[in-house]
Amino acid sequence: MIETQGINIEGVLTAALKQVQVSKTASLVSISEKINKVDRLSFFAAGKNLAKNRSFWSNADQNVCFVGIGDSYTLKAERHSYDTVKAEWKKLMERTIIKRHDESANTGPIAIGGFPFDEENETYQLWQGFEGSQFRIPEYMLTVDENGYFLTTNTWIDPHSNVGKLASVLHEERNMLLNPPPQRSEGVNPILLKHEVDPGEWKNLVREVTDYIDNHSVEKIVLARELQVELRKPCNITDVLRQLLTNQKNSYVFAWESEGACFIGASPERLVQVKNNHLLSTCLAGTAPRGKTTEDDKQMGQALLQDKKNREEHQIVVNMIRDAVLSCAHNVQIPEQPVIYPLQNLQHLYTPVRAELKHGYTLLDVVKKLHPTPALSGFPQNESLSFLREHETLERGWYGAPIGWFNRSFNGEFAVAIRSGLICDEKASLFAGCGVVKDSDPEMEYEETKIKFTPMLEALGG
Ligand SMILES: C=C(O[C@H]1C=CC=C(C(=O)O)[C@@H]1O)C(=O)O
Ligand SMILES: [Mg+2]
Repeated sequence: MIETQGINIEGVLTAALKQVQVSKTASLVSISEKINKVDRLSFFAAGKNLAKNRSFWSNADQNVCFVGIGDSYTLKAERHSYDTVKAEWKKLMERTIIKRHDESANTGPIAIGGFPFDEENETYQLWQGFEGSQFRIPEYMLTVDENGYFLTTNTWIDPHSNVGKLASVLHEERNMLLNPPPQRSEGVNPILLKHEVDPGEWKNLVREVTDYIDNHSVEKIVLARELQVELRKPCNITDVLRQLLTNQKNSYVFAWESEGACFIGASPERLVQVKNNHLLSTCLAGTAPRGKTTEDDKQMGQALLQDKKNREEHQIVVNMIRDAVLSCAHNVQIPEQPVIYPLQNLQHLYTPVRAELKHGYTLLDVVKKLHPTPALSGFPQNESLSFLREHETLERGWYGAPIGWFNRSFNGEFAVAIRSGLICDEKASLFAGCGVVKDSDPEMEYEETKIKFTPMLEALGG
């Protein structure tokens, strides 16, 4: 018999086997337990020896963190993603056997993944492996939250499974992950090349948008651009995560590997969190750099709070999110005025939105209603999306789209995947966008996007 930290895996699997022999269908078995402290980045790094796809998620307060190794199941949807993912998840949960030996709300079968920015867009070369919407339940998932450290093991069992053999493999792999060699940074991996994709054309497009806004019933369009980077050596994702976690406070830090590529970033923007029907969303739009001195910084923040163009950019987001949240929640609370949300390299206008979800709605229904907010597409949504489909040459893929997690009862959280990049070996594509309104100046918007590349550039060692 194999005992791990008080849990008898073979015993759990034997009981599960009896169940699946009666039902005659394969089941996912999800076993979670409290474990001793383990360094989350060492766990992530050790996972590379076990599986090619790893996942990482930390919330902006850094008090909920998931590190996923491998995939025991991947939910994929090309069209009508939100409804499909929701329906598939419910079906999967019906045939999942859950054994929990812990008190955390953040363990058990948890799906980690993302939706594309625009599911109408085809996925070409750049985003191979990130087609449509994809959510994975990791084979092994480390949870770090206010209650401590937890390990969830997710495995399939069918009526013919050899429980003894399965338990011994799980035991060996868990041992490896829970006793990882200490991680040290591999050191600087210098950026050899930086290539901005068509900055001149991009500024012309900003001009085109301001003209378009003058002549059409569109108030705002968010334009994004790409910065291609080449490093001396293949990128070490653990090192990038370490940099982002250390330097980008107030940001969601995420990484999602697929087919040899990794989508990674540190986003300050919450799309929505749902915790037992309490809904929390965020309006984040309007940007200024940080000042060099405290005095400077304060002044720039004050100027941002009073700047007409940035307030307009922000207000458009507040109005849309208010309407979307009102349609599925009550007791909606939104402060009248935004406040400053400070980040390492820049500051934003920030308005939180709190509400109680109406009966029958889930986190995924809210994501469907909110995405893309005017902070990422523009306003009105359909008109701005049509403009982007026609004029933006960038393949956004998962950039600017919902990335996050949800559990068996659809509690969870999504961030908007900005300040991010797609890394493949020694090459990376970084993305940054900005809200263009009628008073936008192409040069200033260009500078704004330039600062928005900084978090990822710094993390890559530039
Ligand atoms: C689209 C991005 O930022 C959005 C979020 C916050 C502020 C924004 C702005 O001020 O333009 C953007 O709407 C990005 O960072 O790529
Ligand atoms: Mg802006």
